[in-house]
Amino acid sequence: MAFKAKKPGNSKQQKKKQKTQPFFLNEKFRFILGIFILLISAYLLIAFISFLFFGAADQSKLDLSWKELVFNSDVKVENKAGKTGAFLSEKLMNRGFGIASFLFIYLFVVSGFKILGRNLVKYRRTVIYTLLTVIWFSVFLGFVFPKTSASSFIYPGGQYGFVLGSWLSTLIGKIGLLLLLFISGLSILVVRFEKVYSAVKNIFKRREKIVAEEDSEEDSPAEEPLISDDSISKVIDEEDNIKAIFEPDVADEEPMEIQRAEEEEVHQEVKPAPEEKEEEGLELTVHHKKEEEVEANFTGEGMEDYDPTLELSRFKFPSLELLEEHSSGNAEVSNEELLANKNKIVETLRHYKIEIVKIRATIGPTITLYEIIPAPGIRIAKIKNLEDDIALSLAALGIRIIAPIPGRGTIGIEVPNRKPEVVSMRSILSSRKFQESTADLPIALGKTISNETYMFDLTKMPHILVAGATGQGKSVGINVIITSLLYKKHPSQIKFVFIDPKKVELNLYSVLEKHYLAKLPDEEEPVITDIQKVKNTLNSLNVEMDQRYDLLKKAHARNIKEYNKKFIGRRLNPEKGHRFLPYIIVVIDEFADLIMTAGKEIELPIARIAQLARAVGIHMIIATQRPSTNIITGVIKANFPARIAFKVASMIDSRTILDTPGANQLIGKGDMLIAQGSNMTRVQCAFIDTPEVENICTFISEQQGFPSAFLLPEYVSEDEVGPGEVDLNHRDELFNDAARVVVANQMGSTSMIQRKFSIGYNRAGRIMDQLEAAGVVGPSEGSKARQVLLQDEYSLEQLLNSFN
Ligand SMILES: Nc1ncnc2c1ncn2[C@@H]1O[C@H](COP(=O)(O)OP(=O)(O)OP(=O)(O)O)[C@@H](O)[C@H]1O
Repeated sequence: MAFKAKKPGNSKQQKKKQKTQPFFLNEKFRFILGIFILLISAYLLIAFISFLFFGAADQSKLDLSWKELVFNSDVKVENKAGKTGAFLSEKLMNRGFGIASFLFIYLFVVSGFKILGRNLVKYRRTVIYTLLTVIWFSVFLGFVFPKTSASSFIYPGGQYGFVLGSWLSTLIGKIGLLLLLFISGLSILVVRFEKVYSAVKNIFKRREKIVAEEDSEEDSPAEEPLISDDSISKVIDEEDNIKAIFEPDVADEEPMEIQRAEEEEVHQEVKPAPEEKEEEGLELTVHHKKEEEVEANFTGEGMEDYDPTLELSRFKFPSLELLEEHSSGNAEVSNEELLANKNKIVETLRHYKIEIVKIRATIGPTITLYEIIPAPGIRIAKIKNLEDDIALSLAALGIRIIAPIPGRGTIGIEVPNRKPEVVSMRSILSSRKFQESTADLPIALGKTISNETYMFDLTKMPHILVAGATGQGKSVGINVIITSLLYKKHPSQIKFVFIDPKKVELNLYSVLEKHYLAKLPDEEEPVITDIQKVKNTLNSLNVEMDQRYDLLKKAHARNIKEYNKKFIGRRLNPEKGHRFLPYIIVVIDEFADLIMTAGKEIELPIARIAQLARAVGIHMIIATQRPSTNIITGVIKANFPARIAFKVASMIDSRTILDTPGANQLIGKGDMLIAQGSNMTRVQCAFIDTPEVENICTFISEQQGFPSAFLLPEYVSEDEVGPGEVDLNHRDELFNDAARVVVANQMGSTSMIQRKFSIGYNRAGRIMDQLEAAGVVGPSEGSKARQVLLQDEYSLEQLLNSFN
């Protein structure tokens, strides 16, 4: 498959754009202006410093009228920057903001460099803080030195500082002013410099700790017990209960163990890659170390590492507060329920002459697993055959028998709980496992039977097929996957391509366009719904994949991780086309609809991505309601080793997805089986409601984003080009330029147009057809270049004018 593509924007167009720019945006003008401002800063510096030394001598001259000062050449000043320097210093320092006026020079320097295209600092922030600092200092100095000494000519706080200080001190008194200066000074420092903030906080924390230690010494000289009284009593309680149930006074001789595993939750906000760990940090603070912006251009060794998050360095990750608890009230499995189930299992098995040595229960959020060890000599297949009978006698739908449980040597019977527990997304994201995960694309999906958070790294899967009958939790599952990534990954690190022919499920992510989405250039809708655009996007992803492989090859990197590491370490030159590569996650909902309408045209690019894209960081998640073999074909199956099945209608459907039965016995509402190769895990999917997803999306979209979505390479499909009629009213925007090139070179070659304008073959071919229709070139002559029908530029310009 040959993919022709180009990155948006070519040099010619850029040049054209530059030509139409207003003069003040012109690069040369900016260069001159930048240098001019830098020279002014140098001049002001000389003037100010001279003013400090010679200001006294110049005072009498500065009292003259400005006409005399300017035009009378007998009037001479000592200031090394001349009369203008002396005048400006007097106005800015004595009549302005005093010594703090030196900071204006800093602003000039920063502005000069910014105009020259070098961002030394974050500009807007710096301007605001510097102006605030100027005002603060002038008031402070005005307050400390209210009057200058008789011998001094300088007002340290300047006139403004003095006036403002005097006014404030009459308003709130001297002590009030002092306090105001203290708090405003501290605020500027704390907000401006993260380090000051941490230092101040540490002082308080240390103080708190000392007080706490002193208190605890006074209160309890003995060592603190590791377990609180509360928890001890809980343990004893449980033990009592267990004994109460399984004392053999009822009809059960077999002992049973109960495992109520509960995973420890860390009640702490997610902190993706924090620079400094805080003990109690409740708020989501993503601290990116740089105060100053780093030049993003490659300059090789010795430079600070490239930081992809820098462009949105103030981006805040959504906090867990945006998620609901979803507590389902009294969802505990009661001891009566456990005992009743156990007795029924034992009775049923006994009825079929199957004796049990031991039985053990593990309580999960929606099901309880009863593990039994049958007496020696009992055949496992016999128990498996009794699946339906046991289900009937337990009067519960969806019993699944796992005989034997791999690696355990026991037989498992999964029985749904009477009152299932809703696993909230919040509990999953606040789990230690998720928070401390160092996976590249961490996804927390739900809880396993033993109440552990089930997590995986998408880069290892590397693509997922999600299937399940309608209403069983598929959409929620996809939202859980997407949300996990949104809580851990910065917008610069991952990009989503959302394909949703049904137009409803994924549309709520469209507000993330400028943060997390990738799309084709010129495409309006960020979530793709139109079938033709789906084809173009998938093919464009193939092009992106090929381009990424080329970059990896040039960088001698085996995969995206190695490549990005080299790029971050500034070992790859952006001028040679290298760029930081975000992971791309393609989410396709209602895959069946696509295959039904577009068949192979969709299947082939998907299969190609699935086969090859792992190393270059493109991962796919495809979901379908209809797990039939004409949808989930052999090609798709072979390339999606990781599959998630929600409840399906029949055993055949389960086999289509997982290659084994089981998914038909699930109980719905997010109950799922996850197959990774031969490994199969039953997991209760976390629950996240649509309003929660909306909250997260709003939180993100309200923050500053990139100027546009991440642009995929342009792809124009063959059928859009179509050889039929050419409509000269809709000429390509490169039509005129291409015609000029063809006439100037007297050569009608498509590949020449392609090369000159760095465009794809299809587009160049389309332009050539238009040139033919316009009479610039003759018809195609096979592999030979076309004949050029216009001999000179004059006749061409006449022709072009006739179109306007
Ligand atoms: N993990 C879960 N925990 C609890 N309830 C859930 C869970 N997942 C889904 N549900 C319940 O099932 C309902 C349907 O879920 P969902 O919309 O995800 O189904 P679906 O399979 O995507 O359906 P469709 O294919 O028709 O879009 C939800 O509204 C919710 O009430």
